[in-house]
Amino acid sequence: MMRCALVVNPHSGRRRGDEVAAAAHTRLTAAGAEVVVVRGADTSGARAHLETVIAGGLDAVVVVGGDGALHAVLDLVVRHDLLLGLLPAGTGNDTARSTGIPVGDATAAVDIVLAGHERRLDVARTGEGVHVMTVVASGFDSKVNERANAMRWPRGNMRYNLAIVAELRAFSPLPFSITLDDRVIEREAMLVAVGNGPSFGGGLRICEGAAMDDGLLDVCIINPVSKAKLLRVFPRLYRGTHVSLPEFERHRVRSVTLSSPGIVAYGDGERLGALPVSAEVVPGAVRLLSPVPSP
Ligand SMILES: Nc1ncnc2c1ncn2[C@@H]1O[C@H](COP(=O)(O)OP(=O)(O)OP(=O)(O)O)[C@@H](O)[C@H]1O
Repeated sequence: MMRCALVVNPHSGRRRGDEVAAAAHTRLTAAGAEVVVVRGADTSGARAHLETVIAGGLDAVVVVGGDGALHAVLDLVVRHDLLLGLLPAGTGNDTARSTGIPVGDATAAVDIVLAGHERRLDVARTGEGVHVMTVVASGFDSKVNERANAMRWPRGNMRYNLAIVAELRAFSPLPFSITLDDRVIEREAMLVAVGNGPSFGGGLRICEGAAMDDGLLDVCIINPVSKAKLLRVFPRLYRGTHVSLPEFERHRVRSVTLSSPGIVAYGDGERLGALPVSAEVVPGAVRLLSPVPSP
């Protein structure tokens, strides 16, 4: 019998987490799984609770939430080599989007967990030991995040929209120093994103073409572009067709270090801290319960 921890983030996706978790609990139990619900007031509470459950013996961690909820427990899942299930309940859900796990159909997502197909995926590990499943991003994107996080009003997506408009007005290209494996390049850039997976921010395919099982990270650089052009081509991010623009530059590496004075990085939408940030790929570190097994 499978013993699994159902890690519920009650804050995910406007509180959809509890709803999805209740339905999943019923379905997993009916299928014969032993389910332990893990909840915490915040990420550290959830992690502490999960650690005690892991100590008691566990086969799988099933995360109910978005990329932030997965990010919070990813290092524990990897360290203990546990199976990972994902029941999307966030607003972005980029890991789910990139791996074919249905967003908005909780029953279908639970069935993928129950089917038990294991797919090995890479993970990006920062120099600080933080594990990132989707994208590490810095530059325009992290400036927008910093600005939005400092705003008290309004709430939700509108705060981001206002932060984007305000940041766009003030923004100019940033001086980056980027170490690609053992080669250093210098660039003035709008944004540098390091993709284990292709998308962040809810389907923005910034690192289009990044495969999560190729043993490599995609370092995607948006070189300087006028504000007018940035606004014009922004929608192409949702289709990933920006990669054909002359300002788009990509390098595939095993390790990378990003530096730019006064700039911070975000990973899986969570604040990682001030640059420099380094990341290396850990091939096949994640055992995702996936619609398709590893070949
Ligand atoms: N298990 C947890 N318990 C409590 N709080 C958590 C837990 N996991 C994450 N959090 C906090 O909740 C926030 C939101 O989580 P999450 O990212 O899952 O939802 P979302 O923002 O709606 O989705 P997405 O990241 O996919 O856009 C995170 O930034 C984190 O601070």
